[in-house]
Amino acid sequence: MLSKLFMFEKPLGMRDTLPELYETKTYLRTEIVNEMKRWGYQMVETPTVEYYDTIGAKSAILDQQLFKLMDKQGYSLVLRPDMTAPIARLVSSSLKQTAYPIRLGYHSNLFRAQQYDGGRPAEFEQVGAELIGDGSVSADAETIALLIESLKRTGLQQFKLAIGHVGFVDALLLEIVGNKERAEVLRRFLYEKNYVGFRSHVKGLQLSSIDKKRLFGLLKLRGGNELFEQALKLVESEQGKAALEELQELWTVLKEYGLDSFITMDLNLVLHMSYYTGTVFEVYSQELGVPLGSGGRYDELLQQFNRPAQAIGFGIRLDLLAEAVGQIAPTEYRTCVIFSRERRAEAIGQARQLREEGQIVVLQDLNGIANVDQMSEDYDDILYVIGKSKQGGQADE
Ligand SMILES: N[C@@H](Cc1c[nH]c[nH+]1)C(=O)O
Repeated sequence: MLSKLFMFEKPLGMRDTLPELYETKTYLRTEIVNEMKRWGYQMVETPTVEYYDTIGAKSAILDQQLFKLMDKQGYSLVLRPDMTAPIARLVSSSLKQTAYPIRLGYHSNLFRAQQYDGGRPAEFEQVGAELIGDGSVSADAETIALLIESLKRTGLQQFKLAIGHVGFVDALLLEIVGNKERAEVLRRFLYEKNYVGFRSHVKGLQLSSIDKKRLFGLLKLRGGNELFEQALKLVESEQGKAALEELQELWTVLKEYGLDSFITMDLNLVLHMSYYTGTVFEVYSQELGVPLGSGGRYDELLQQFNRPAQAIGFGIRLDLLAEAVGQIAPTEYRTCVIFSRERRAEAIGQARQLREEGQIVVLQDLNGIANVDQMSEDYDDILYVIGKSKQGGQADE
């Protein structure tokens, strides 16, 4: 049975948004969406609830993190944990006739169930963009440049984008450890950023000391474009070398955008999304220890919806961005018109006029408040429309 206390609690990971944070989020969202629109991205919405088989299973979010429910027909549904899979569905159905490349943007609440009360939200808003049907390095650069320019618009001061490549990590691990299962164990350490675990696991492997050195070398591949030379020495396979060439070209294009100062290379970067196939990236700000946005290339997801295409995109966590920038929404000037009943009509007219001029006006009956002084403290300006009506309907001060 639910206790009274429990009734006032929220489910694990669910949060209220109070007015100040609401305004900050609105401001940040608007800045990012406007920037995406200027780049020609068109905004879309998809349903909050999707079929488990269509979206839940393809979203690359662990099954235990999905909120599952059932519809009246008995079908399994999920609260969308990600927007990339719903957009892949949309592009393959309603937008089937639209030619590639397609540029879409969104801001949506996503749901990922939490196991423990670790302070992580189970519902959060993501603002993102997807560029579908273009496999070029220029598309990778456009996506990353759009992400950086969007964040610059929000006023976020100090941030960096770490860029890696799934193809490089996979190729290197596979050519050293020999099979996918063993590579997967190492990949997991990288995904968890557990470098101590990675090292001790490598030490225990039956490998030559040269190969162990190569694996330790992978951990050092973070920095500027001087890394490429070191990385080329580590990898032997064509796939690994091709990935590095792609990254090198990407670096050149981002330089052409004038954005290379925002970039670092992180060649052991592995993201949780299992659909990534190429370039991947994460955004870090000085203020937070966790990435506030991420994305990457997913060239094999669309074919699961029968409309194959190469694609790349990103998502920015609005809650984390708000935390990083602090409360930056400009505070609004608020007026309160306090009226007595006999002058109510006059007060309504006055409030309407001020609102038409763009002001924020609260209209308050004097009889409805217990403490006028306390109420007055919450406003920048108070207009009293009380007592006997004056000629011309001017408010008393
Ligand atoms: N859907 C990814 C972000 C992304 C968008 N496009 C590609 N990746 C996420 O939720 O982390």
